[in-house]
Amino acid sequence: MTVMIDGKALADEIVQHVAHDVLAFKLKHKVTPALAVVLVGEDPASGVYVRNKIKRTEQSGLQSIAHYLPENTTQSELDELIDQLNRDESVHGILVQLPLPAHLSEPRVIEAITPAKDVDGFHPENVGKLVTGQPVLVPCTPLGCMIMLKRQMDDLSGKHAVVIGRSNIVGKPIANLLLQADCTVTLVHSRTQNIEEICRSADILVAAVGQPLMVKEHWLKPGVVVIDVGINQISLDGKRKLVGDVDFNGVLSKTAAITPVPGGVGPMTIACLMQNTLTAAQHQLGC
Ligand SMILES: Nc1nc(=O)c2c([nH]1)NC[C@@H]1CN(c3ccc(C(=O)N[C@@H](CCC(=O)O)C(=O)O)cc3)C=[N+]21
Repeated sequence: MTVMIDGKALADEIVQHVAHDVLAFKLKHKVTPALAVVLVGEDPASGVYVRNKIKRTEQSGLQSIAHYLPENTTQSELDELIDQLNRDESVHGILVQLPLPAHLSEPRVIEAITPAKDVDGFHPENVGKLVTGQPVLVPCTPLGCMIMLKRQMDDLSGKHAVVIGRSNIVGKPIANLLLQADCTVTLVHSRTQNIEEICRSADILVAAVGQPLMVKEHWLKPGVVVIDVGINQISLDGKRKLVGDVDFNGVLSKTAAITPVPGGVGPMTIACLMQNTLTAAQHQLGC
């Protein structure tokens, strides 16, 4: 029998903890930690994400400030807003929703956010801290994955962790966190040869590619723990359905534990964003 790792329940728990700490923070500083979210244009996939985020912000007792900008926003207009949020002492965290429209530069935006308010942990300074083992603001999805793994496994030390996908926002930071937890880490991607064979030697498999149902039963070693980061919309029998990068129903005979989609990594990402906002506020007020 495989264990279903309940990301929703764990996220509820984390948000409760954050809410408790936010209350203490407010009493001490007479300040409410605030998260500014910047959305440029209309990304259909961001709807659910933004709604969940607002709900969780309220549950945490944090203040949420949304900036909705039109699709045709220029780079200098966006730079101007970020600069203003950087200087605004009442704003503790800044998140610019990715992906941005093609005419805007993501690296430039990521570097424009002051590292102390970078709740995504995407700024090169925060990436450097993560890689050298002095993490402060850790990317939310990777952080959520590690919390789920540590809940599930007594000891990660020496385990072979295979990460599929090499993005800056998921694959690379997760690989670094697994390394810090003393795993032996292999990062595989679209150009990797013998990808299935490498995956079959994994004790921990993290799938973060954005390929619906890519990981099949014969890719897995019996007893593997699977973290499915993929959130893919597919249409099944004329209906829209959300699936991960792993063929969930097909692999259950092999897994010791697995995260479902939805209800796995997604809710944990948002819970970690709340934690990061509080962490950022604590650092800014020197505690
Ligand atoms: N700067 C930036 N930081 C991000 O962290 C970021 C981003 N941009 N752009 C978009 C992606 C996507 N993302 C999700 C987080 C939670 C759910 C989530 O809560 N999903 C639920 C609900 C799914 C549903 O019901 O549709 C679940 O998986 O159970 C989904 C997607 C964060 N992202």
